[in-house]
Amino acid sequence: MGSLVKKGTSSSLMTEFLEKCGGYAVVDGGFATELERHGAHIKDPLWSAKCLITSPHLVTKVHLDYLESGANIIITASYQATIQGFVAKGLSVGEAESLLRRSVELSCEAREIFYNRCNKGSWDFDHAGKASRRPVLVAASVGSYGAYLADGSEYSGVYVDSVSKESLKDFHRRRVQILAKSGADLIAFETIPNKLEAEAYVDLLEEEGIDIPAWFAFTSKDGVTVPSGESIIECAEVADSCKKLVAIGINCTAPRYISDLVISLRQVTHKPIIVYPNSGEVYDGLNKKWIKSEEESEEDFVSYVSRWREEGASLFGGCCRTTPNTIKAITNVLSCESSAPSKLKFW
Ligand code: MET
Ligand SMILES: [Zn+2]
Repeated sequence: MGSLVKKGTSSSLMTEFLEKCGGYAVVDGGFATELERHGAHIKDPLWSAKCLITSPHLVTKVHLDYLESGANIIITASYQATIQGFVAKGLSVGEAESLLRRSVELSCEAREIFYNRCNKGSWDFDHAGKASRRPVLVAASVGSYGAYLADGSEYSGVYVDSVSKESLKDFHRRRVQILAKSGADLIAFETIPNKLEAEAYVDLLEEEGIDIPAWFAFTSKDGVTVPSGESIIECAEVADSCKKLVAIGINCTAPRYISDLVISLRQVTHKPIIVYPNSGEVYDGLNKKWIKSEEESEEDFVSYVSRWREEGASLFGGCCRTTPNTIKAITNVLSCESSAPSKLKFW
Protein backbone atom coordinates (compact mmCIF):
# COMPACT_ATOMS: atom_id res chain seq x y z
CA MET A 1 0.00 0.00 0.00
CA GLY A 2 1.35 3.46 -0.90
CA SER A 3 2.43 5.87 1.77
CA LEU A 4 0.01 8.53 2.97
CA VAL A 5 0.14 11.73 0.96
CA LYS A 6 2.97 14.05 2.01
CA LYS A 7 3.21 17.78 1.47
CA GLY A 8 5.74 18.88 -1.09
CA THR A 9 5.31 15.80 -3.29
CA SER A 10 3.37 15.91 -6.54
CA SER A 11 0.48 14.31 -4.67
CA SER A 12 0.05 17.38 -2.49
CA LEU A 13 -1.82 19.03 -5.38
CA MET A 14 -4.87 16.88 -4.71
CA THR A 15 -4.77 16.94 -0.89
CA GLU A 16 -4.41 20.70 -0.85
CA PHE A 17 -7.13 21.06 -3.47
CA LEU A 18 -9.51 18.82 -1.51
CA GLU A 19 -8.81 20.79 1.66
CA LYS A 20 -9.61 24.04 -0.18
CA CYS A 21 -12.83 22.53 -1.52
CA GLY A 22 -13.95 21.48 1.98
CA GLY A 23 -12.93 17.80 2.01
CA TYR A 24 -14.56 16.67 -1.24
CA ALA A 25 -14.67 17.86 -4.83
CA VAL A 26 -17.25 17.80 -7.60
CA VAL A 27 -16.16 16.58 -11.04
CA ASP A 28 -18.07 17.45 -14.21
CA GLY A 29 -20.56 15.14 -15.92
CA GLY A 30 -20.82 13.40 -19.28
CA PHE A 31 -19.01 15.51 -21.83
CA ALA A 32 -19.42 13.86 -25.22
CA THR A 33 -23.04 12.93 -24.54
CA GLU A 34 -23.76 16.49 -23.42
CA LEU A 35 -22.33 17.85 -26.69
CA GLU A 36 -24.69 15.43 -28.41
CA ARG A 37 -27.66 16.64 -26.36
CA HIS A 38 -26.87 20.11 -27.72
CA GLY A 39 -27.10 18.83 -31.28
CA ALA A 40 -23.48 17.90 -32.10
CA HIS A 41 -23.10 15.03 -34.57
CA ILE A 42 -20.40 12.91 -33.02
CA LYS A 43 -21.13 9.43 -34.37
CA ASP A 44 -17.62 9.57 -35.73
CA PRO A 45 -14.29 7.89 -34.99
CA LEU A 46 -13.22 11.12 -33.26
CA TRP A 47 -16.39 11.24 -31.13
CA SER A 48 -16.33 14.38 -28.94
CA ALA A 49 -12.94 15.41 -30.38
CA LYS A 50 -14.73 16.14 -33.67
CA CYS A 51 -16.17 19.25 -31.99
CA LEU A 52 -12.64 20.62 -31.50
CA ILE A 53 -12.70 21.06 -35.28
CA THR A 54 -16.36 21.74 -36.01
CA SER A 55 -17.79 23.50 -32.95
CA PRO A 56 -15.29 24.70 -30.34
CA HIS A 57 -17.93 27.17 -29.04
CA LEU A 58 -20.05 24.18 -27.98
CA VAL A 59 -17.08 22.69 -26.12
CA THR A 60 -16.75 25.95 -24.17
CA LYS A 61 -20.49 26.02 -23.52
CA VAL A 62 -20.56 22.51 -22.05
CA HIS A 63 -17.57 23.28 -19.82
CA LEU A 64 -19.31 26.44 -18.61
CA ASP A 65 -22.57 24.59 -17.95
CA TYR A 66 -20.70 22.18 -15.70
CA LEU A 67 -18.90 25.00 -13.90
CA GLU A 68 -22.23 26.74 -13.34
CA SER A 69 -23.57 23.45 -11.91
CA GLY A 70 -20.87 23.34 -9.23
CA ALA A 71 -17.96 21.43 -10.79
CA ASN A 72 -14.49 21.83 -9.27
CA ILE A 73 -12.84 19.81 -12.03
CA ILE A 74 -13.55 20.03 -15.75
CA ILE A 75 -12.24 17.37 -18.11
CA THR A 76 -11.04 18.38 -21.58
CA ALA A 77 -12.50 17.26 -24.93
CA SER A 78 -9.38 15.18 -25.68
CA TYR A 79 -10.78 11.77 -24.63
CA GLN A 80 -10.86 10.50 -28.21
CA ALA A 81 -8.49 13.14 -29.63
CA THR A 82 -5.49 11.19 -30.86
CA ILE A 83 -2.82 12.20 -33.32
CA GLN A 84 -3.48 8.92 -35.17
CA GLY A 85 -7.22 9.66 -35.33
CA PHE A 86 -6.76 13.21 -36.62
CA VAL A 87 -4.20 12.09 -39.22
CA ALA A 88 -6.68 9.45 -40.43
CA LYS A 89 -9.05 12.39 -41.11
CA GLY A 90 -6.43 14.03 -43.34
CA LEU A 91 -4.95 16.49 -40.84
CA SER A 92 -1.19 16.94 -40.50
CA VAL A 93 0.64 15.87 -37.35
CA GLY A 94 1.18 19.56 -36.55
CA GLU A 95 -2.54 20.29 -36.85
CA ALA A 96 -3.36 17.26 -34.71
CA GLU A 97 -0.98 18.43 -32.00
CA SER A 98 -2.50 21.93 -32.08
CA LEU A 99 -5.98 20.47 -31.59
CA LEU A 100 -4.80 18.58 -28.52
CA ARG A 101 -3.45 21.84 -27.08
CA ARG A 102 -6.68 23.58 -28.10
CA SER A 103 -8.74 21.14 -26.01
CA VAL A 104 -6.91 22.34 -22.90
CA GLU A 105 -7.06 26.02 -23.94
CA LEU A 106 -10.85 25.76 -24.33
CA SER A 107 -11.19 24.42 -20.77
CA CYS A 108 -8.89 27.11 -19.40
CA GLU A 109 -10.84 29.78 -21.29
CA ALA A 110 -14.12 28.44 -19.85
CA ARG A 111 -12.62 28.65 -16.35
CA GLU A 112 -11.59 32.28 -17.01
CA ILE A 113 -15.07 33.18 -18.28
CA PHE A 114 -16.58 31.51 -15.21
CA TYR A 115 -14.28 33.41 -12.85
CA ASN A 116 -15.03 36.69 -14.60
CA ARG A 117 -18.75 36.03 -14.17
CA CYS A 118 -18.13 35.32 -10.49
CA ASN A 119 -16.35 38.66 -10.18
CA LYS A 120 -19.49 40.30 -11.50
CA GLY A 121 -21.55 39.08 -8.54
CA SER A 122 -22.20 35.37 -8.27
CA TRP A 123 -19.59 34.36 -5.74
CA ASP A 124 -19.52 31.06 -3.94
CA PHE A 125 -19.78 31.32 -0.19
CA ASP A 126 -17.82 29.14 2.18
CA HIS A 127 -19.21 27.60 5.38
CA ALA A 128 -18.49 30.76 7.35
CA GLY A 129 -20.41 32.77 4.77
CA LYS A 130 -17.21 34.31 3.37
CA ALA A 131 -17.11 34.95 -0.38
CA SER A 132 -14.49 32.84 -2.09
CA ARG A 133 -13.45 31.88 -5.59
CA ARG A 134 -14.30 28.24 -6.18
CA PRO A 135 -11.16 26.16 -6.82
CA VAL A 136 -11.29 24.73 -10.35
CA LEU A 137 -8.82 22.32 -11.95
CA VAL A 138 -8.53 21.43 -15.63
CA ALA A 139 -7.92 17.71 -16.23
CA ALA A 140 -6.62 16.71 -19.67
CA SER A 141 -8.47 13.59 -20.76
CA VAL A 142 -6.70 10.57 -22.22
CA GLY A 143 -8.99 7.79 -23.42
CA SER A 144 -7.71 4.24 -23.78
CA TYR A 145 -6.50 2.63 -27.00
CA GLY A 146 -9.96 1.04 -27.06
CA ALA A 147 -11.52 4.49 -27.28
CA TYR A 148 -9.40 5.26 -30.37
CA LEU A 149 -10.71 2.05 -31.96
CA ALA A 150 -14.12 3.75 -31.72
CA ASP A 151 -16.11 0.52 -31.52
CA GLY A 152 -16.84 0.40 -27.81
CA SER A 153 -13.62 -1.53 -27.10
CA GLU A 154 -13.04 0.45 -23.91
CA TYR A 155 -15.97 -1.50 -22.47
CA SER A 156 -14.62 -4.88 -23.56
CA GLY A 157 -10.87 -4.42 -23.17
CA VAL A 158 -10.44 -7.41 -25.51
CA TYR A 159 -7.66 -5.79 -27.52
CA VAL A 160 -5.36 -6.69 -24.64
CA ASP A 161 -4.60 -9.94 -26.49
CA SER A 162 -3.51 -8.20 -29.68
CA VAL A 163 -1.29 -5.39 -28.35
CA SER A 164 1.88 -5.27 -26.26
CA LYS A 165 2.69 -2.91 -23.43
CA GLU A 166 5.35 -1.28 -25.64
CA SER A 167 2.89 -0.70 -28.48
CA LEU A 168 0.41 0.89 -26.05
CA LYS A 169 3.16 3.16 -24.74
CA ASP A 170 4.10 4.18 -28.27
CA PHE A 171 0.45 4.79 -29.12
CA HIS A 172 -0.05 7.17 -26.17
CA ARG A 173 3.42 8.74 -25.89
CA ARG A 174 3.20 11.91 -27.99
CA ARG A 175 -0.32 12.81 -26.84
CA VAL A 176 0.68 12.49 -23.19
CA GLN A 177 3.82 14.59 -23.77
CA ILE A 178 1.75 17.33 -25.41
CA LEU A 179 -1.01 17.35 -22.81
CA ALA A 180 1.56 17.47 -20.00
CA LYS A 181 2.91 20.74 -21.42
CA SER A 182 -0.43 22.24 -22.38
CA GLY A 183 -1.26 24.18 -19.23
CA ALA A 184 -3.61 21.51 -17.79
CA ASP A 185 -3.41 20.95 -14.03
CA LEU A 186 -3.41 17.18 -14.34
CA ILE A 187 -4.02 14.29 -16.73
CA ALA A 188 -7.15 12.11 -16.44
CA PHE A 189 -6.55 8.61 -17.82
CA GLU A 190 -10.16 7.52 -18.26
CA THR A 191 -12.21 4.37 -18.84
CA ILE A 192 -9.21 2.04 -18.47
CA PRO A 193 -10.44 -1.47 -19.32
CA ASN A 194 -7.40 -3.66 -18.57
CA LYS A 195 -4.30 -3.90 -16.41
CA LEU A 196 -1.83 -3.79 -19.32
CA GLU A 197 -2.86 -0.28 -20.30
CA ALA A 198 -2.54 0.89 -16.68
CA GLU A 199 0.99 -0.55 -16.62
CA ALA A 200 1.78 1.17 -19.92
CA TYR A 201 0.61 4.52 -18.52
CA VAL A 202 2.68 4.08 -15.34
CA ASP A 203 5.81 3.37 -17.42
CA LEU A 204 5.09 6.30 -19.70
CA LEU A 205 4.62 8.76 -16.83
CA GLU A 206 7.98 7.68 -15.37
CA GLU A 207 9.98 7.36 -18.60
CA GLU A 208 8.81 10.66 -20.03
CA GLY A 209 9.32 12.46 -16.71
CA ILE A 210 5.77 13.80 -16.90
CA ASP A 211 5.72 16.67 -14.43
CA ILE A 212 2.02 17.22 -13.85
CA PRO A 213 0.01 14.78 -11.69
CA ALA A 214 -2.58 12.35 -13.03
CA TRP A 215 -5.47 10.10 -12.05
CA PHE A 216 -6.44 6.65 -13.29
CA ALA A 217 -10.14 5.82 -13.67
CA PHE A 218 -11.02 2.21 -14.48
CA THR A 219 -14.31 0.92 -15.82
CA SER A 220 -16.20 -2.17 -14.66
CA LYS A 221 -19.27 -4.12 -15.71
CA ASP A 222 -19.73 -6.18 -12.54
CA GLY A 223 -18.31 -4.29 -9.55
CA VAL A 224 -15.40 -6.73 -9.19
CA THR A 225 -13.38 -6.81 -12.40
CA VAL A 226 -12.39 -4.51 -15.25
CA PRO A 227 -13.75 -5.53 -18.68
CA SER A 228 -10.68 -7.67 -19.51
CA GLY A 229 -11.56 -9.89 -16.52
CA GLU A 230 -8.70 -8.78 -14.26
CA SER A 231 -9.73 -7.76 -10.75
CA ILE A 232 -10.11 -4.10 -9.87
CA ILE A 233 -7.83 -4.84 -6.91
CA GLU A 234 -4.87 -5.86 -9.09
CA CYS A 235 -5.43 -2.86 -11.35
CA ALA A 236 -5.58 -0.54 -8.34
CA GLU A 237 -2.33 -2.02 -7.05
CA VAL A 238 -0.64 -1.00 -10.30
CA ALA A 239 -2.06 2.51 -9.89
CA ASP A 240 -1.16 2.75 -6.21
CA SER A 241 2.49 2.00 -7.03
CA CYS A 242 2.73 5.13 -9.20
CA LYS A 243 3.87 8.23 -7.27
CA LYS A 244 2.59 10.57 -9.99
CA LEU A 245 -1.03 9.54 -9.42
CA VAL A 246 -3.00 11.80 -7.10
CA ALA A 247 -6.28 9.87 -7.29
CA ILE A 248 -7.51 6.45 -8.35
CA GLY A 249 -11.06 5.58 -9.23
CA ILE A 250 -13.84 4.48 -11.49
CA ASN A 251 -15.66 6.14 -14.38
CA CYS A 252 -18.27 5.26 -17.00
CA THR A 253 -19.60 2.39 -14.91
CA ALA A 254 -23.19 1.77 -13.79
CA PRO A 255 -23.88 3.49 -10.44
CA ARG A 256 -25.02 0.22 -8.83
CA TYR A 257 -21.47 -1.19 -8.99
CA ILE A 258 -19.65 1.82 -7.55
CA SER A 259 -20.07 0.99 -3.89
CA ASP A 260 -18.32 -2.41 -4.08
CA LEU A 261 -15.61 -0.91 -6.26
CA VAL A 262 -14.89 1.91 -3.78
CA ILE A 263 -14.66 -0.64 -0.96
CA SER A 264 -12.15 -2.66 -3.01
CA LEU A 265 -10.08 0.40 -3.93
CA ARG A 266 -9.96 1.46 -0.29
CA GLN A 267 -8.37 -1.90 0.56
CA VAL A 268 -5.33 -1.18 -1.59
CA THR A 269 -4.77 2.58 -1.58
CA HIS A 270 -4.64 5.63 0.65
CA LYS A 271 -4.81 7.91 -2.38
CA PRO A 272 -8.00 9.96 -2.84
CA ILE A 273 -10.72 7.97 -4.63
CA ILE A 274 -12.60 9.49 -7.56
CA VAL A 275 -15.92 8.18 -8.88
CA TYR A 276 -17.84 9.42 -11.88
CA PRO A 277 -20.31 6.77 -13.01
CA ASN A 278 -22.43 6.89 -16.15
CA SER A 279 -26.23 6.96 -16.14
CA GLY A 280 -26.44 3.16 -15.93
CA GLU A 281 -27.29 2.84 -19.62
CA VAL A 282 -25.19 0.48 -21.74
CA TYR A 283 -23.24 1.55 -24.84
CA ASP A 284 -23.82 -0.34 -28.07
CA GLY A 285 -20.47 0.33 -29.80
CA LEU A 286 -21.59 -1.08 -33.13
CA ASN A 287 -24.55 1.26 -33.51
CA LYS A 288 -23.04 4.01 -31.35
CA LYS A 289 -26.19 4.16 -29.20
CA TRP A 290 -26.94 4.07 -25.47
CA ILE A 291 -29.44 1.40 -24.43
CA LYS A 292 -31.74 2.26 -21.50
CA SER A 293 -31.45 0.24 -18.32
CA GLU A 294 -34.59 -0.59 -16.35
CA GLU A 295 -32.53 -0.86 -13.22
CA GLU A 296 -31.35 2.69 -12.70
CA SER A 297 -32.57 6.26 -12.62
CA GLU A 298 -30.92 9.60 -11.97
CA GLU A 299 -32.56 9.77 -8.51
CA ASP A 300 -30.90 6.48 -7.57
CA PHE A 301 -27.57 7.80 -8.74
CA VAL A 302 -27.66 10.90 -6.61
CA SER A 303 -28.92 9.06 -3.55
CA TYR A 304 -25.84 6.83 -3.70
CA VAL A 305 -23.39 9.72 -3.38
CA SER A 306 -23.42 9.95 0.44
CA ARG A 307 -22.78 6.25 0.70
CA TRP A 308 -19.80 6.43 -1.67
CA ARG A 309 -18.44 9.23 0.47
CA GLU A 310 -18.79 7.21 3.66
CA GLU A 311 -17.04 4.33 1.94
CA GLY A 312 -14.05 6.56 1.28
CA ALA A 313 -14.47 8.38 -2.05
CA SER A 314 -13.78 12.12 -2.12
CA LEU A 315 -14.23 13.20 -5.73
CA PHE A 316 -17.67 12.76 -7.34
CA GLY A 317 -19.03 13.45 -10.79
CA GLY A 318 -20.78 11.80 -13.69
CA CYS A 319 -19.83 10.21 -16.99
CA CYS A 320 -21.77 9.39 -20.14
CA ARG A 321 -25.43 10.48 -20.26
CA THR A 322 -25.23 12.35 -16.99
CA THR A 323 -25.94 16.07 -17.37
CA PRO A 324 -25.47 19.42 -15.62
CA ASN A 325 -28.61 18.53 -13.63
CA THR A 326 -26.88 15.44 -12.26
CA ILE A 327 -23.91 17.58 -11.24
CA LYS A 328 -26.18 20.19 -9.61
CA ALA A 329 -27.87 17.40 -7.64
CA ILE A 330 -24.50 15.96 -6.54
CA THR A 331 -23.33 19.45 -5.51
CA ASN A 332 -26.51 19.90 -3.45
CA VAL A 333 -26.34 16.52 -1.73
CA LEU A 334 -22.73 17.09 -0.74
CA SER A 335 -23.15 20.65 0.44
CA CYS A 336 -26.23 19.75 2.54
CA GLU A 337 -24.28 16.90 4.05
CA SER A 338 -21.33 19.11 4.85
CA SER A 339 -23.44 21.59 6.74
CA ALA A 340 -24.94 18.71 8.82
CA PRO A 341 -22.95 17.25 11.78
CA SER A 342 -19.98 15.52 10.22
CA LYS A 343 -19.65 11.81 9.58
CA LEU A 344 -16.70 12.68 7.39
CA LYS A 345 -13.69 10.45 7.22
CA PHE A 346 -10.35 11.85 6.10
CA TRP A 347 -8.10 9.26 4.55
N1 MET B 1 -14.63 12.48 -20.23
C1 MET B 1 -15.20 11.65 -21.27
C2 MET B 1 -16.56 12.21 -21.64
O1 MET B 1 -17.33 12.48 -20.75
C3 MET B 1 -15.33 10.25 -20.82
C4 MET B 1 -16.01 9.34 -21.77
S1 MET B 1 -16.20 7.72 -21.16
C5 MET B 1 -16.55 6.80 -22.52
O2 MET B 1 -16.86 12.39 -22.77
ZN1 LIG C 1 -18.41 7.77 -20.10
